[in-house]
Amino acid sequence: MDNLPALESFALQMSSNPSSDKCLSQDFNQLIPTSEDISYADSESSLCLSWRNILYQVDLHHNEETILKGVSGYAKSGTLTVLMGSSGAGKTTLLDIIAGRIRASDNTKISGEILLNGAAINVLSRKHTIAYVTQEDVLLPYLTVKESLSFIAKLSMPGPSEKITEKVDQIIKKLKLGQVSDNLIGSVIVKGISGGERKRVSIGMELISDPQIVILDEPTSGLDSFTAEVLIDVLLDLSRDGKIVISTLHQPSSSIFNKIDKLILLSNGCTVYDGPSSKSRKYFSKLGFSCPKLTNPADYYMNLLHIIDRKNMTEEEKNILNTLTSVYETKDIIQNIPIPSSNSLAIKSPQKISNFRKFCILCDRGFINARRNPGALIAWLMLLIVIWVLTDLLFHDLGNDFHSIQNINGVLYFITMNAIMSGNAYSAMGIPSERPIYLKEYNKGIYGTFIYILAKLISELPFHLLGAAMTALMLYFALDLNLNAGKFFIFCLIFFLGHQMGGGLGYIVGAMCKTQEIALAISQIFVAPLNAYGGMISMSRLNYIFSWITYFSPFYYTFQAFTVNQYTDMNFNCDPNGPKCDPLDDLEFDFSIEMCIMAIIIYAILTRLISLIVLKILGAKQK
Ligand SMILES: Nc1ncnc2c1ncn2[C@@H]1O[C@H](COP(=O)(O)OP(=O)(O)OP(=O)(O)O)[C@@H](O)[C@H]1O
Repeated sequence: MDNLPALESFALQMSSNPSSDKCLSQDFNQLIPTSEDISYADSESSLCLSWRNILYQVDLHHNEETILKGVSGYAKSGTLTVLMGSSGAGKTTLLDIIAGRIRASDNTKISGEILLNGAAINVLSRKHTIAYVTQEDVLLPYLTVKESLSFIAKLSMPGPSEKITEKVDQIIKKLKLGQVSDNLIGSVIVKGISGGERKRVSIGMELISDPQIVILDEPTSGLDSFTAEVLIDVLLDLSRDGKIVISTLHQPSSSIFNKIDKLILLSNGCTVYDGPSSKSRKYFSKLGFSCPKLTNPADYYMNLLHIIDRKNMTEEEKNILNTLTSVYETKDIIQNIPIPSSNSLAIKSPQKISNFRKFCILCDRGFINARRNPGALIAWLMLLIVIWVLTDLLFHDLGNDFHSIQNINGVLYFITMNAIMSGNAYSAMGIPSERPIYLKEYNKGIYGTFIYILAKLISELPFHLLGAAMTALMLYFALDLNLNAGKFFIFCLIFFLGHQMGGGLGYIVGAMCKTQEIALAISQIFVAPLNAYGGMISMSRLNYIFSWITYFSPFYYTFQAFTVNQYTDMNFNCDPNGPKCDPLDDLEFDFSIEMCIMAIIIYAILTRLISLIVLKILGAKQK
């Protein structure tokens, strides 16, 4: 690096180890910009969020690593504060701690203070005061921009619908989303709004609750420089409205860099600069790190602070870090943290909305999202066609002699598998795609797990009912099964309930998995033994050990219900010269149709309750 000779005089004075747990300091504090260097939009009503001596340590396989080494700083309202630093410097960790998203655990230690206008704010208050826009956009793909904002507004704001519409319109206008307000958010399957617009919707979702502090983790990542600049303008507008806006940025263009009010630079868990971005060039130049005239200062700082391997730093990296951390005086920054009048400070608690209203809103939102999901609809229709062709070709006209019994059993088991597996796959894939949204809204206290699961179940019910009725209708008549209105109705009911049983298992697996791919793979592993013990195949080896699995198998109850429904009051000519035979005798099933249906309903409810517990534990872990 070009700056190495300039470092030599500093390097001689350095005796400390840069990877130690404290940010170093020596007597160079005349170089450090103070809070007076920054002018604020409205000093009377301003807010100041500060963090003091934040230390974050993680225990990695009995090796304690210090990620943040006692960093301090502040951000004021009316000012866009940007956090920059090399990859792994601790930017996201610092923002997470400020927002109360990370807490101390068995293998992590956190110490330090988070203050708002000089008064400590606890984790709970921070959650209600601070809006956090994560790097990944957590949005439902099949809602429009306006619907996404309206639903979150309805879930978080009590009051008449006019007030809610007014608020949503205001946010759409502020975020310049008017042109796309009726466009879908989109997904990999359906084309939606652009990345920059999606990020603005994510910001809008957070603004609904009117937070005083907005924190953003790399909001411009993946955006081109023009779109990134539009987003930065939005953040500047928000700060000028009197909000504290803190954002990490990876590689801002020079025109974005020039718009930043306050710059905080982190390196290896230490603050190396905290002051106006406009004065950073001069500051670094005084230390011997002159940013060439035509170079973007952001690029220059990123290169300067880059550390390839924190554990094996090169001599050059150590020297640069030593120099910067030695000069930077944390205690001066702490002393200079402004404490504005606390008149404008009001820590809001979430507004109360009845659980019934939340349930109705979630049902409505879930219904719209499910209705517009073309992937699920196409998959379901294709499955229907394949099953119909297969059953009509292979099993049509089953007859009523000895051989027909085997065929009917086979086809009933095939239908059982279809009902359960389709329900299982649908739910196992549906939950992971919504999991981030559930976790985000649950952690904000917008609704509880029970309401979420119940609303999900109810909003999907019409599609399951319709799908089950169509499949059952097609299968029943393609196969010429027991032609009796009552039996047909029970057949449809069993098919629907079997689908719900599979769905219940899918809920559990989906709740445990982060991605749809993992959920689908795990659900197959989960379902395979249950399928083997479904009652169709008689197990001989090791049956004495594993026979209990039968009672946990949804296939067992559904298949039994189908066969009892089909064969009751039906006789077969097993032996043309002998007496009529009852196929149920061979199957050795001992449940009546009512008992089977009851067992299926209990199973479907219990599995959903288990998934509810899993989601609750997951939510509690992240609180
Ligand atoms: N709980 C944890 N366990 C182990 N390591 C952790 C933990 N939390 C953070 N780290 C490590 O701390 C370092 C800082 O992480 P952080 O995500 O804050 O970096 P960053 O500055 O935001 O980087 P980037 O710009 O690449 O996102 C990383 O090396 C990360 O692996």
